[in-house]
Amino acid sequence: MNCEPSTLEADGIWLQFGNQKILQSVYIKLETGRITGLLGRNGSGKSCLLKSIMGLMPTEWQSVRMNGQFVEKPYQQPGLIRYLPQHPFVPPSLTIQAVFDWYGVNRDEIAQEYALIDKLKNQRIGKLSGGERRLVEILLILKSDSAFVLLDEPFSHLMPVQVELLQETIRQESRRKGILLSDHLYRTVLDLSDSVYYLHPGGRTIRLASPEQDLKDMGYLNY
Ligand SMILES: Nc1ncnc2c1ncn2[C@@H]1O[C@H](COP(=O)(O)OP(=O)(O)OP(=O)(O)O)[C@@H](O)[C@H]1O
Repeated sequence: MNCEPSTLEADGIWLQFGNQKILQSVYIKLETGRITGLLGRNGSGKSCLLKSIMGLMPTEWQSVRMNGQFVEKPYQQPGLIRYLPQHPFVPPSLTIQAVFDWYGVNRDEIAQEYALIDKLKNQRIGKLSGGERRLVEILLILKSDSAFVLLDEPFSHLMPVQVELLQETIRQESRRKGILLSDHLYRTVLDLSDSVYYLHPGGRTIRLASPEQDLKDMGYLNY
């Protein structure tokens, strides 16, 4: 890559399983220095969209462009993009210290803010609780050296104080990265995001102009 990535656009994403249309010509744009929220009902296709942007899910059609240039397999481009899936992905046999070393992330720096990461540094991933493991995985992805980060439900399994701490880390990292944030903690997503997309069942994104009202109108929130 000959220039610093600053925009990542995913365009015309079309995905269906048999006759079930999940994504129909979806467009979404990320910019470094900004947090972009993604909301939608259960089963509307948010996780599929994130996997498609990464290049991890075969689609009928899609175009992912970095600074206007087509990228065939984003996940293969060094330093371009990191993705937090919903499921655990770090090998259980590694210790916290080993996994941070493996990702090239400075554990000591993180441990100053996250006491847990210091306390459990020699613990194996497989022996952590669900929430502890989730926190380690989020921090690995968020703190990795990449221009863009896709976060699929980062706040699930975390206790409120960790959610608060993590919001601050997401804000800090967004100063130099473009972050896509998908989570059902919609207030947190709205608070953090510079712009918010809603994925309609049936597969189109719309950018919300008045998020709270729009979400009520679309049945995502109660009146
Ligand atoms: N590999 C697959 N094969 C067939 N159908 C799939 C596959 N993966 C996902 N789906 C279907 O695609 C739809 C969208 O799933 P997805 O996980 O993207 O939804 P989501 O918006 O992330 O939901 P949630 O908010 O509940 O996490 C669902 O109906 C799901 O059953």
